[in-house]
Amino acid sequence: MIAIQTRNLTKKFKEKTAVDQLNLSIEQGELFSLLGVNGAGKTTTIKMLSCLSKPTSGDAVLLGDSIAANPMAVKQKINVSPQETAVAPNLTVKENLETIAGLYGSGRKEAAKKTKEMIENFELSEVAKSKAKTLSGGWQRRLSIAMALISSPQILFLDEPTLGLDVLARRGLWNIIERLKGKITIILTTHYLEEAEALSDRIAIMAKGRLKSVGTAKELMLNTHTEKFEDAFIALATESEVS
Ligand SMILES: Nc1ncnc2c1ncn2[C@@H]1O[C@H](COP(=O)(O)OP(=O)(O)OP(=O)(O)O)[C@@H](O)[C@H]1O
Repeated sequence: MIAIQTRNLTKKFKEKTAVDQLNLSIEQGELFSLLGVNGAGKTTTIKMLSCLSKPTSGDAVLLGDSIAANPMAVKQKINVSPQETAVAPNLTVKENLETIAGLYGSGRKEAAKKTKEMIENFELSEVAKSKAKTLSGGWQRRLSIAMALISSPQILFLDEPTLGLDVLARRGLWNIIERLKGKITIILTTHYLEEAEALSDRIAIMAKGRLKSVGTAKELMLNTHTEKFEDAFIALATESEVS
């Protein structure tokens, strides 16, 4: 079943076209990565798909609901772990989770139960009582993903989940993301090519707001006659014409 179908999805900021007639089809349960150099249009795409920004034209249908016609229905099925961390600095890890569960409609008991589950699943117990502002970047990002999942979304957007993390924290998050694979649909953006290659079912490469190519890492290498994914990325992300 299709989780996300975009139809000529376009976003313009005055004369600047940030996303240009994007047509993408993403299967339910897929881990789908959006790659591209700075300014390619990845974050703008995620913002439109998560109903934080309205398309200038075109549409996207997420699990049967249109972002243009029915953004409220879409919002109930999705969640985002954004680039800028979403945690409240003065609340503890536990309080952050309970607050978000409450915001999504859980009563006290239910929020406490969901928080306990998240703390276990995300191995957050050693920091559960620490204020978020005292956590390292890796722990904060882990908390941010747990917060995004506490509403049990069917689609999760992860915008640069491992940006600035050291190699151990990054591998820790990879394990967490790998455990989610197949259970929910995940759209991931990253500048770390090895991350996209290791985690993704399929990868889309964008350049100047346009979709350049979609496929598995292997397919993208085959299509560009390259042996390293980085070379395939460079070939596709820097091509001037749409392929
Ligand atoms: N609010 C805005 N107003 C004007 N231009 C914008 C706005 N948001 C994004 N843009 C422009 O749209 C283009 C796409 O930006 P976007 O942030 O989507 O790219 P990106 O692929 O996510 O880049 P990065 O890898 O740097 O995060 C860029 O040229 C950017 O300057």
